[in-house]
Amino acid sequence: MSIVSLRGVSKSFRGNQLLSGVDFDLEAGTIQAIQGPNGSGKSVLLKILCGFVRPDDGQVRIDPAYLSPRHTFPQEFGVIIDRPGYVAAATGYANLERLAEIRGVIGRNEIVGAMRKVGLDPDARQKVGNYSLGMKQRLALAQAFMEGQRVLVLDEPFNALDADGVEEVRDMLRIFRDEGRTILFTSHNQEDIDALADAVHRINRGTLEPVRASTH
Ligand SMILES: Nc1ncnc2c1ncn2[C@@H]1O[C@H](COP(=O)(O)OP(=O)(O)OP(=O)(O)O)[C@@H](O)[C@H]1O
Repeated sequence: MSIVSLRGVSKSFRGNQLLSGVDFDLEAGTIQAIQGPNGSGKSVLLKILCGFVRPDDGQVRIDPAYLSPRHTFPQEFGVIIDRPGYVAAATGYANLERLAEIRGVIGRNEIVGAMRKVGLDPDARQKVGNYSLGMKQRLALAQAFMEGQRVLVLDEPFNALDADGVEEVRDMLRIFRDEGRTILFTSHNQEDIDALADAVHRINRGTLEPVRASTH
């Protein structure tokens, strides 16, 4: 059974048809990529997949094993879609600590470990308001995986990273995949997609087309 299955999903905003009859299966243990031009609906598709936005038509089925006990939230998904609202006047560590308190499943060790993995110093006194774009991106990534969820849903995870940062994040995501986690990401960058994705899908005028099937 796939983790998420979409069947015939359609969505429009103010009469503008964004997605039309989209079928998609997120298979466990793979890295899957969604590509498409600006404004084609990649972020909206990710939000529908996570159950955050309702489609106008069609079905979204998330394997209950990945949902919270009351089935209201995909608690096994670490999600970055749109940049989270960080507190500019607080440090990176303080921001992650505040977010970790929401679920209360991890403590200092996990936060420190996640920050170190993305190349941020958990003890740095620098405030997030003074972070570069690349540092904010790293912080968002640390947030996405600090709780050890089995699925990562990442909208443009390579944006604003320099070449070394891109390499580090690619390596990190491969390690997660090899640990058995599942990753779905969007990207404008063909190189990131070619380097990483087991399967590639493209949004083309509202429909989702397979570009490359899963080989993993
Ligand atoms: N809640 C909303 N209300 C109205 N319009 C919306 C809403 N969410 C998304 N849209 C519109 O849907 C279109 C697709 O947006 P989306 O962010 O999914 O595109 P994208 O493919 O991720 O683009 P990009 O590559 O630029 O991030 C945009 O024109 C956006 O303005």
